[in-house]
Amino acid sequence: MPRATPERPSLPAALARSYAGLGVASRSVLLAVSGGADSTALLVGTARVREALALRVEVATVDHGLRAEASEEVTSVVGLAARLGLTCHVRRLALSPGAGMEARARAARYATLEVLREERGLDFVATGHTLDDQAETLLMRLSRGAALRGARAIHARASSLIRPLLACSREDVLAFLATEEVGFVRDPMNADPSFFRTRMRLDVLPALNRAAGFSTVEHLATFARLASEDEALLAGLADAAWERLVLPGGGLDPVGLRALEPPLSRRVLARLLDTAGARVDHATLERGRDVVAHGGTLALSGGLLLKVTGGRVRCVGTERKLPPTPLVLAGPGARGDFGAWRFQVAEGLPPPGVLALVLEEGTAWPLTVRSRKQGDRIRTRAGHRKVQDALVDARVPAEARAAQPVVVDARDAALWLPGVLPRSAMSGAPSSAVACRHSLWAFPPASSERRTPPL
Ligand SMILES: Nc1ncnc2c1ncn2[C@@H]1O[C@H](COP(=O)(O)OP(=O)(O)OP(=O)(O)O)[C@@H](O)[C@H]1O
Repeated sequence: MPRATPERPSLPAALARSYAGLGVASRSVLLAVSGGADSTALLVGTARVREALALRVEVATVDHGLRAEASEEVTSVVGLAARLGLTCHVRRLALSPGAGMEARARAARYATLEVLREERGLDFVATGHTLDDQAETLLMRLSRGAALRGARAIHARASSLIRPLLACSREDVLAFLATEEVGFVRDPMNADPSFFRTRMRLDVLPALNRAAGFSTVEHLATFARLASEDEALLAGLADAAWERLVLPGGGLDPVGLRALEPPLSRRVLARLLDTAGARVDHATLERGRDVVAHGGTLALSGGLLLKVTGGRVRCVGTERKLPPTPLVLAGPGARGDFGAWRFQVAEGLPPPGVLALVLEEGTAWPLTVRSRKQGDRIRTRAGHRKVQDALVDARVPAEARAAQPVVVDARDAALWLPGVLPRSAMSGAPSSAVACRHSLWAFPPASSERRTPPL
């Protein structure tokens, strides 16, 4: 099938360009390699260009403990890394099969990789996501109702995570591995039709390409990249509009909100609903804009109402649940509850299923566990992030956000959103850093299936 563009650089050349574009040259990177085609091409291709880029490279492979064949895959990755002269770290997890297994494995894997990256003093974790992953993700999100924000799909860089293969297609990957005569493993889960992604990869995209008469992945991926830039612009304008329209004492100026163009009024209204803890979807937003324009009342999730009252657009509670009472942790040994979560300041490895944040030497005690406040920001390696944005990206449902713990120090600086950020805070995984220092353990609510961090 003819490609969308005739001229394709070699995979190592495309990788070198990505690394340079991401500002990764002369830096250090931990390659996440499963032994599948994409990450094997990432490994071999990076080994080819590392000297020219003065890149320090190490490799990590994770055995989730879920499949018998995984130990063979680990052995093959270790062997390939050794042949390429690269140090390879093996991390073994002990996950149990069952509900949400894929998401749990992904969250544990990323947390493990992040801890290892920090331990090894490396700048980035690199994964083998490709153009095809981008196209599949975009189509999946659009078909589930995403608009421009969701169409941003996979980012080439998110904090310390990079995806340098994102400009290469799966076809490029397979051609490169064939030329290099390097084998790879095939994960049976990638052929399991019970996953939407598998059906998208094996049924929908090939059918779309056949109907178009050419490979569509590059066009789809370009759309995702442009959508990302467009969304960033709109989000900035919406933030500025929010600052203009938010009134002292809460609520928004209805006259100013009505005057906004629909793309901005939707975003500003979505922020109002989200801040109040209501679920935001397309239908609710359109009905909400109707209330802003013509008056009336809209029932929202979580027992909230949207109305224009007292010269302001507000979300008012009916039987809305109050956020849990803040919990103060005075120092080592302290423990207590925040809503359905339990916290304890302890030493050593947390038990399985318990999240832990390693506490720095100079931690400003006491720590407080409270619900989020407007304007909360959390420090990440890439700078500061709005807590609000981190919760949205982590897909914590709007109605659950008031119950999401925010751990702050004595200066009210947010240190931890258990299960959300930072990704290096993790669940019972082996880490020497956790073993020898004080850490804050968070026991998640037993009944809830926690959503996983994003990539
Ligand atoms: N067992 C593993 N060990 C190390 N890295 C892995 C492992 N599994 C996956 N990866 C890394 O993650 C990338 C994506 O893998 P895959 O598409 O299978 O993940 P996923 O579970 O679908 O989730 P996501 O795509 O969001 O990471 C791989 O290219 C590789 O870099």
